[in-house]
Amino acid sequence: MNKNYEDTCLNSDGSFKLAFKDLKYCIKSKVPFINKETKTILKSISGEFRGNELTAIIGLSGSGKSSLLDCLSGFRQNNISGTITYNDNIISTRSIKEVSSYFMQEQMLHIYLTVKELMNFAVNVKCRQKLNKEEKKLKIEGILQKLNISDQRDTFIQDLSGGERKRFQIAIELVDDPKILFLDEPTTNLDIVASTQCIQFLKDITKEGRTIIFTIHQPCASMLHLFDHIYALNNGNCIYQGSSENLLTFFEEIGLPCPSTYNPTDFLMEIANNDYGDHSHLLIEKIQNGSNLNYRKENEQNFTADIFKRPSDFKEFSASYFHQVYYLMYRLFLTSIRNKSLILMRLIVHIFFGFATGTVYQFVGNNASMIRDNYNFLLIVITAVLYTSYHSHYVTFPLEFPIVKREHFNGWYSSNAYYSSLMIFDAPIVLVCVTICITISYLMTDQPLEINRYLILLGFCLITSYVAQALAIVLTSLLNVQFSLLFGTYFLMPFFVFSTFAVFSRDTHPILQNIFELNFYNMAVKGAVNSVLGFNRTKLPCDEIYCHFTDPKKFLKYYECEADMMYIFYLLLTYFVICQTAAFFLIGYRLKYKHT
Ligand SMILES: Nc1ncnc2c1ncn2[C@@H]1O[C@H](COP(=O)(O)OP(=O)(O)OP(=O)(O)O)[C@@H](O)[C@H]1O
Repeated sequence: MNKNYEDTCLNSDGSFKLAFKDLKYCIKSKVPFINKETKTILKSISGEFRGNELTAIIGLSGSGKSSLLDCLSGFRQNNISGTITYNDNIISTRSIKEVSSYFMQEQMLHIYLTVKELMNFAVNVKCRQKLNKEEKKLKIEGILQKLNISDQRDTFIQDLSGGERKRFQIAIELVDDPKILFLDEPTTNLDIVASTQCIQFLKDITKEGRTIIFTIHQPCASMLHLFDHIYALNNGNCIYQGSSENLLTFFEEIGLPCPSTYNPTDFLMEIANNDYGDHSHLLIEKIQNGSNLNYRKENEQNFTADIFKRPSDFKEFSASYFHQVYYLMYRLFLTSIRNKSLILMRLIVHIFFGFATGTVYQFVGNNASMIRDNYNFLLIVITAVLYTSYHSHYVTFPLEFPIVKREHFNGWYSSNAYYSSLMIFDAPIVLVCVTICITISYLMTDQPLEINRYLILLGFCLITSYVAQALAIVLTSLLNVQFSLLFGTYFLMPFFVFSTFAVFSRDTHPILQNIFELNFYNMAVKGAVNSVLGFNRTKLPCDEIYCHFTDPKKFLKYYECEADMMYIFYLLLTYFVICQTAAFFLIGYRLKYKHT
């Protein structure tokens, strides 16, 4: 029998309590040497959230709401102290991560996909149940209908309205039925009606046995009745936790009664903002920084639910590595055909470059009087393929990072699968672009029509491109967008400085000469020059009275291009393997430990 959305929803089999005690979260300054201060964001707060409840974390901007969600969801793991318990037993945030999804504040999406395509991708990589095609379709339809966006199933994500986009973002986190859903500001940028609808929807899904914990700046009065529990923060301290109904009693007990016409949460925020004098300490003391549970809704419950029960065949990622790579590549394919500009630009740049160099260096390939121009041509070809490959990666990966970070954190796919899909998808693009460019310029510059020489040159250009591609990923995995854009070009400078293009190594200090020998760029240029002038090339015709370098061997010697081709090949191969391996591990490191 087919399972539909309702069938796949969770049963509220008892409740649970997720509590935290003395939770402290500090941040060390990111400005080294100048600012050594440590900032305490969450100041030993306690609290208790219950299963199947809609909990709103409220507070003024900068009060620590997102930080609390980050700590509870396991998104942040360092510089945190205190305990988190589940039904009074200590648990790790890693366990919470396995049963939860995190909707982040600035959630980016692949805007060139339709709602259905991204839902399909999410179901294929994320869903733990084994569903057939029909069941997947039903599941997607069910979720879209529930969120009232089924009419938009074929709309591109970039064309969704703000409210639809928010609902869609919630929809994709629901496909694997997370038992706990953390949402950071799901109502930002929505008007009151859309915000209330969104909260109403969240309330509805708690009834299916889900636990929703979300942050909101200042809820409007009409949505307060929907909250089962409110947790209020101010400047890293808890100033209230309990039901919205009990807020009024709370105010009376601290001697600050709320005017009857006021929204109680607005009043709470005004007190927190010291609009009536400095009373924050009163609130913190009364609520014991979150330990006082007296203002909770009175509901006697048995905390018996075990949401952490793992199936015996539990895996960190529900899809296999090959399936993850396959679906990621399919998504890359869809985004590339929709947004052709990047691939088209790469192709156009290579074709243009092929014709441009072919025109400028026309006929330099078989003329002794222009042998130095031929050297320059090969140098420029290697430099160009290195740059185009390098740039196309150090711009795209940092821009995509927030999406990949969120999806990886929510257990959609591993960093290995992501990296593999990126490389496998890009390899043929590099191959086609470089081949077109080299073929055009090779023919136009009158190089020897020998297939071996052509293939060796192409080989050196390709391996240079792949090394450059990995270098770009190494750089962008280490640095954030701004720094990688800033240092991207400078990062390659040392490779140019230690090359015979800048200075003959024989004119430098003997120690520096070793660096020339280990420089992949220098070696790639040597390899390219040898591919057309080496391998016992016969003397070149001279169309002037005197040509100094009619013998290519003499030229290679003078320009320090004599080289052991196997050494060059293995050196480039070593660079390729080291850079790709480093990029592979650094992407994993960045996805795990870095947030920007
Ligand atoms: N990486 C960081 N470095 C320095 N300070 C930080 C960092 N992350 C957060 N903070 C500070 O911690 C405090 C709490 O931030 P947080 O994002 O949790 O607040 P918030 O209540 O969610 O705010 P908003 O509602 O505006 O998103 C803020 O003062 C913020 O400047």
